[in-house]
Amino acid sequence: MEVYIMQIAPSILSADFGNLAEAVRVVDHAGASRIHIDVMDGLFVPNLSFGPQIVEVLRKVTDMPLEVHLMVQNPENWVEPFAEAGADVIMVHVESTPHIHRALTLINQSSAKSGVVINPGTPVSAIDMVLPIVQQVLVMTVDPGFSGQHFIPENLAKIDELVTIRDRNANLNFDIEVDGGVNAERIEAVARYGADIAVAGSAVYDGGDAAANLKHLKELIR
Ligand SMILES: O=C(CO)[C@@H](O)[C@H](O)COP(=O)(O)O
Ligand SMILES: [Fe+2]
Repeated sequence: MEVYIMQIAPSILSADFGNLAEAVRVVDHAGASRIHIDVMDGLFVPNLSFGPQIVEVLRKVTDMPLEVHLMVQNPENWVEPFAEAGADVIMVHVESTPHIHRALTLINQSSAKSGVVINPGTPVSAIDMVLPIVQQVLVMTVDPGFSGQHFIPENLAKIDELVTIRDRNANLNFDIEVDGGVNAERIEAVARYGADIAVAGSAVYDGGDAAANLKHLKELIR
C-alpha cells in the first residue's frame, strides 16, 4: 500500500448540531488534523448554516486549526467577524464575488490564512491570478450547499493541474484541499492525485461512531 501524507478535515455540517462541541472533541481525540466549518447564507447556496458565534464556541473546545468555508454572497463582509471569532483559515469562492483579489487581500490582512475555492463548473484557470496570494486552494467535488452528495470524479484532474502549477512556480505555496463526497471509496484517489487535505463530512459523522469512521478513513490512506 502507498503511504500518503494527507490531512483529514471533518466537516461539522454532518455532525449533531445539538452537540457540536462533543462532535469536535471526538474527532480531535481520533486524530483529525483540522475542523472544517461550512458557512452558508441561503443565497450563494440554497442552505443556511453557521455564523461566527459557532467558531467562537469551538475555538474554546479545540486547539486544532478551524477552517471556515464561506459560501456566501459579499464574502468581504464576513472576513473580520470570522477572523475575530478565531478562524485560522478563511476560504472564499471565486464565484461569490467580482472582487476576489480584494476579498483574499482582506483575509491576508487579518489574523487568518486565506483560501480560494472553485466549484465543480469552474476551471483552475479562473484562479490563476490569485494563486500567489493564497495559502489554500479548495477544489469542490460536489456542487456546494449540502453534505452527503455524490463525488464528481471529473474534478480529480484539477488536483493534478494544481500540483503541476505549484511545482513549476517557486513563488506558489498553497495547500490543495478537496471537499465533497470524499468517503471510503474515494479517499485513496484523492490522496493519490496529490491533495494535501481532504474534507469529510458524512463519511465521518454518519452512522454514529465518528471516531471509528475517521480512523478507518485514515487507515485507507496510510
Ligand atoms: O462544503 C460542503 C458542502 O457544500 C462540504 O464541506 C460538505 O459539508 C462535506 O460533506 P460530505 O460531502 O463529505 O458529506
Ligand atoms: Fe465545505
